[in-house]
Amino acid sequence: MPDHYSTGFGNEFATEAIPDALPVGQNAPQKSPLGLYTEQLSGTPFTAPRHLNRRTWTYRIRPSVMHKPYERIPNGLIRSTPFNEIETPPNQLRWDPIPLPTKPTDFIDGLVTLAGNGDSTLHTGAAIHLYVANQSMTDRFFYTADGELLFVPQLGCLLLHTELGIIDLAPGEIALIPRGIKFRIELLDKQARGYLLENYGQPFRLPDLGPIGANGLANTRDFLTPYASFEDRDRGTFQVVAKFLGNLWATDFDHSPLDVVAWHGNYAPCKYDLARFNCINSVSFDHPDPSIYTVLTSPSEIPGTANVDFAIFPPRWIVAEHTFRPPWFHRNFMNEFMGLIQGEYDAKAEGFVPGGASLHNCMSGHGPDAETFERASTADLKPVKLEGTLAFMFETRFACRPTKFAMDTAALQHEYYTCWQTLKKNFHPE
Ligand SMILES: O=C(O)Cc1cc(O)ccc1O
Ligand SMILES: [Fe+2]
Repeated sequence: MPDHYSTGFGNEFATEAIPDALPVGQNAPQKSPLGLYTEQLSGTPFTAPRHLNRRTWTYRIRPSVMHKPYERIPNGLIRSTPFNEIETPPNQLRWDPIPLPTKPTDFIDGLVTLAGNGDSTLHTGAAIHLYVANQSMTDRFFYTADGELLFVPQLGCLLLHTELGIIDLAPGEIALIPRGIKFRIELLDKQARGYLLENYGQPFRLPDLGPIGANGLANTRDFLTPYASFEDRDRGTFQVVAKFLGNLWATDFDHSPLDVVAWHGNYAPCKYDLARFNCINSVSFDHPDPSIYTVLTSPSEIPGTANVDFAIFPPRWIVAEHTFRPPWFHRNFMNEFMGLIQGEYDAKAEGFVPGGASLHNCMSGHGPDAETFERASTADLKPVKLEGTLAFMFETRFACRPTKFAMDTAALQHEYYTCWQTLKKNFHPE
């Protein structure tokens, strides 16, 4: 087991970076141990039912309230609800990876929003951002009050220094940072690129397993939450950038806000290695619905209609008999944003590349490209191991509305539709 993580998803964790920093038997002693300040961080209303209630008690060097007023700073290419800069077309959309920066760029500078839906102020929907960076954040910190962050790195290893501990994150892994938690990102490689979902809705949780039973898909014990780790830094200025109601605001602290020496609770960041996903597939015939690949779900108030699901298409055996094995042609109620972390995706022979993205909104026809259709219709159906591949999908109840940047960027593939135009008419009534 990694040496600075506790295991489990949404557990009641307790961790102290210095022995005896956590009060025993109560949350708010008259004087907290070691001269620390007590601060509660609530991720749900106080009155949320017990199984949904999320909060963490922090014991920190200074309380979060100690800062000068925030002032507006430019939003750069970050966009938020309402996503109405341009009209959303019903077309299938696909993008090449956005270029890596040439000028010094940290995680905040390199954030760009590709699409989004819902209303952050009503806690529905999500924003889909991409990040590119070549600089670490050292005296600069970020938080968003608008949603929970799901990191899907595609290039470069990161250290997420958060208020509640440090997460090391590599492509092939994901991390969740709950709404409001401050962090800075250190690059462990020269360049970094990835996908970032800002979930405005209910926090991600593990999906119910139904007839699958008590085990399978993403197993609870494989989620890792960091031990407490703090920075006692108060020389210089520490800029905190807040995302609030879609806008960026900044202020200077005279100390690092990552000063939590001990904490206990169930509102905390975590990571998960997607290679641990116990993938389930057809061992008889037909291609199952992609819901079997759900890693995490943010439910809505309508049963079975996710605010957003996070699904992956990992390496797996494909053995279905007398079956067209790649994804079928389809039109859906739900809206599908896809990204590629590694390798090739089995529905697309070319054009969908690591770091790229595609968007197929409500009722827009899509599926295997002509080359894939041809190949899979005539393939010898022996067992095949799909290897070296990792695609993912954000599947969401509301149409994803691209930003103006997404429609203007040179990364948009205007010719995407042509991948289906050479499908032949094979109909032979006799
Ligand atoms: O469109 C896609 O490629 C995603 C997808 C994958 C799959 O296996 C079945 C349905 C589906 O929408
Ligand atoms: Fe699809």
